[in-house]
Amino acid sequence: MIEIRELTKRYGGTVAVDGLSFEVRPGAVTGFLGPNGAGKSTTMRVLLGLDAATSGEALVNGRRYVELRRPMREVGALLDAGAVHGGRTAFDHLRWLARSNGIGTRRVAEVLERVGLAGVARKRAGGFSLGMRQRLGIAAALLGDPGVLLFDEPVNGLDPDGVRWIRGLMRGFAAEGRTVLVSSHLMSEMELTADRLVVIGRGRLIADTSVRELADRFGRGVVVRSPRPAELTGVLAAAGGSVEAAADGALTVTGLDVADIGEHAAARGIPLYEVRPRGASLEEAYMRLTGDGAEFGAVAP
Ligand SMILES: Nc1ncnc2c1ncn2[C@@H]1O[C@H](COP(=O)(O)OP(=O)(O)OP(=O)(O)O)[C@@H](O)[C@H]1O
Repeated sequence: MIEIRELTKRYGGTVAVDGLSFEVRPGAVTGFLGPNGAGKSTTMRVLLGLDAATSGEALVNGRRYVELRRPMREVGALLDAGAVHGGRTAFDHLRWLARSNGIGTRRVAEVLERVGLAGVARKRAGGFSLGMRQRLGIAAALLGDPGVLLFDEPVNGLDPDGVRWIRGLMRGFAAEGRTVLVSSHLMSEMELTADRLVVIGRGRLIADTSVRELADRFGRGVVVRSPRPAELTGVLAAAGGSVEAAADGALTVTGLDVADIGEHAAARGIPLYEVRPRGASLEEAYMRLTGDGAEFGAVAP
């Protein structure tokens, strides 16, 4: 559990975080979204005790970082994948971290396995690609088996395989009941990874919502036309979609995407005359939210 309460952080004349409050709960991936300079990294740094709050507080499991008795067992973070001693092997890097936190060597082997680096454990980290350094950073975050995980822009610079891998990993951590907060400036990424979204702009909260609520609020869904609307409605509802019929015979479907709808209709031999996404994409919703923070006001949790 993460609690940010009335957090403000100033650097000289710059207000990086401005009276920010939100909570991040376990068992879900929460996307921490905002344009460059919105205050995401600053919030994470204060959470991790790397920066002091000007006022307010940032709590992990009810405590400030400095008050955690065994911090690595409570919170793990990937902030900067470059922060590895290049001359050390992956194994030695982790063993050194583990030792200084009273964690045994067996755990080092476990986390290397978990992130897929067991095969290169004895190789020097200096020769690792960005994707491998990212994996090593995640292994380090996992050493203490913490219930809270923070990732700052973890997919930056990764190839599509690396991005997919990180996505799956985060969803796995959430499924294990951990609290997962992942920052990004890309809604398109968070749409595929996160269950909940905390959106900030200029250090302030813009939205604290679920991906689904935001999609509904901005009128998402797929418009479908078919000569057999009643039959199609039954099929799509059975497949988990919500279907609303308009007066002109068009159906608006939420909870299924264009491909799902096409597949289900094809499987039953139901002709489709039109299938098109309706309204703003989440990306557009995000641009509208962050482009002018005042325009829509805060979205309640
Ligand atoms: N150490 C610092 N000294 C002075 N100003 C800082 C410092 N760290 C951050 N800032 C400023 O605080 C604001 C918020 O920065 P922060 O890095 O938290 O944003 P962000 O949302 O993480 O952005 P990005 O996506 O670019 O990382 C920016 O205006 C930034 O220039």
